[in-house]
Amino acid sequence: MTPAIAMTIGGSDSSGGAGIQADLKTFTSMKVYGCSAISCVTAQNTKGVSRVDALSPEALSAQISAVLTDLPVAALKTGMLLNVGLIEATAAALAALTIPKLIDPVMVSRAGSVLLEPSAIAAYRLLLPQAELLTPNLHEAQLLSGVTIEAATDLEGAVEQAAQRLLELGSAAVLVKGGGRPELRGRDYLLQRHAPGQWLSHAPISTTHTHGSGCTLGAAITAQRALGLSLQEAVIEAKRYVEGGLRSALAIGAGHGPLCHWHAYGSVGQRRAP
Ligand SMILES: Nc1ncnc2c1ncn2[C@@H]1O[C@H](COP(=O)(O)OP(=O)(O)O)[C@@H](O)[C@H]1O
Ligand SMILES: Cc1ncc(COP(=O)(O)OP(=O)(O)O)c(N)n1
Repeated sequence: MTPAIAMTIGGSDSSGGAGIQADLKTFTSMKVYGCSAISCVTAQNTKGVSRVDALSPEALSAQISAVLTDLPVAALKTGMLLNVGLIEATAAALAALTIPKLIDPVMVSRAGSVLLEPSAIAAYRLLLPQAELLTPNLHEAQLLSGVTIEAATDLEGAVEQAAQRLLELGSAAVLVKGGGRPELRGRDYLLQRHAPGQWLSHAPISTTHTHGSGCTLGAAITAQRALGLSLQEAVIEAKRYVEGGLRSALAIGAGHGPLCHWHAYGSVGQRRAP
């Protein structure tokens, strides 16, 4: 059996709900073989992040190289990259690779923990031209685009304007995630080059247990791209997976628990011939 293979490059979350752990759980539940390269290790639980230790850029590059020189990775995603050196190492290691790449520009967790050094925001511009899909949340979209979203009176209009600006930074498509605001929960805006933008929506889910929802969405899109779905099909399928995970979210820990990665899920994703 030769499974589809997906890779994640990002940080470890000791509580298991976000980061590399969430990505690998998502890949597995979609029957995609998962491999990883770790940028940093967080001491984290459902209440927040208490410590972050970065690996060296050389250690990250070596992991990426070890995987890519051996395994036929069909799609990959990046998550928490923490600092300029790790972003630069990732951009260099992936530059010649033509598979679908999803860039999740992780900056701050919903609980308010800082996951990217402020001086590193500009460095993302190096990585964005390589992206098939950029997946910022509202806060990240505002910081990367310069468009005011969080204080906007016309929230949807601001999101659409920010997505347009973000495309100009070089990614082929942008998905702005709406989970950070009650009015937009479950609603994400997809804008692809040369196509009209579209709001993709499911009902908002009343839960505080949303830890890892952004990572899980990105990993599910990556898995579905590895299985051969088109980008739009992959986003729709990934949203279906996250919706189910949030409906069965796990009330564990004293803070924001994780969504459930093993909820009953029937994937439409079939491996397609390359
Ligand atoms: N309470 C909720 N109800 C429905 N969907 C949600 C809810 N919270 C988050 N989502 C969805 O989860 C995904 C991740 O979004 P978001 O939480 O904004 O990302 P991040 O975790 O990167 O901040 C998006 O598809 C968003 O619409
Ligand atoms: C190690 C690590 N990577 C990414 C995140 C952010 O996860 P996300 O899915 O955006 O969910 P919240 O943390 O906002 O709930 C993280 N926390 N840790």
